[in-house]
Amino acid sequence: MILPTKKYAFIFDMDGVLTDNMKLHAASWVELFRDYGLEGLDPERYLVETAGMKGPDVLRYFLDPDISSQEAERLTELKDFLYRVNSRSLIKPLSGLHTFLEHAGMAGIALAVGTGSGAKNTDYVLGLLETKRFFQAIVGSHHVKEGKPAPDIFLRAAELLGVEPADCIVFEDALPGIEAASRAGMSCVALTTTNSRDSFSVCSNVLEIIDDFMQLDPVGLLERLHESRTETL
Ligand SMILES: O=P(O)(O)OC[C@H]1O[C@@H](O)[C@H](O)[C@@H](O)[C@@H]1O
Repeated sequence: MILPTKKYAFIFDMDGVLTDNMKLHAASWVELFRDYGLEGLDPERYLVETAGMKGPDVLRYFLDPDISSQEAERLTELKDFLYRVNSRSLIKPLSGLHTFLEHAGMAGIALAVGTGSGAKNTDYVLGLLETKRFFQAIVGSHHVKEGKPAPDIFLRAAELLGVEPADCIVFEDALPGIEAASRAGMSCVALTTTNSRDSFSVCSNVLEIIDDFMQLDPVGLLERLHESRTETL
């Protein structure tokens, strides 16, 4: 393995990237909406249009743009509780994840999580996946004012790692997350857990599209980042 001499970072979105769990979030949102007499939240629309956004922003998007912050937080808590109860036995690492993280760490690449989840869900998922030890920074929606598609989560992660945004690669499954990376000046690896391969064709900052981490080489990915810069010169 040829080690990079400059400092680079990989920033991992959590839900839908470290684990294939976004459909479980979608099912919990559908149940929450139904409990409030609102039949018909389309889980596919949630996944395509709002995956990765803060819970209160999902409620503003589908339910009521003027919902109070207090009510939005309360409903998000209810949905997240339901999600945790229903998902505990189903949260598994994506294939090849641990090996990829180990190899990236050994190559000297700084590693962080940048998630739209709040503190409790972040702790829950990273704990079940046994991945906390790999990350030098973990940034969630509770650490920033604006969630995805704003760039704040990824910029904060880069700042904590001390790496320039242009030298960070974000791993994302959600379109609002890929937009957040683009607004942060970062390239992406897109995962096909939540959206189809085709839906990423419009995203100019996507370097690679992958189904899981099995075939991915961390140093090869940095080379791909360099190639993409040369292509755009
Ligand atoms: O940014 P990530 O890790 O994909 O976060 C996904 C988040 O997506 C949001 O839409 C959900 O409401 C959250 O509950 C979920 O955690």
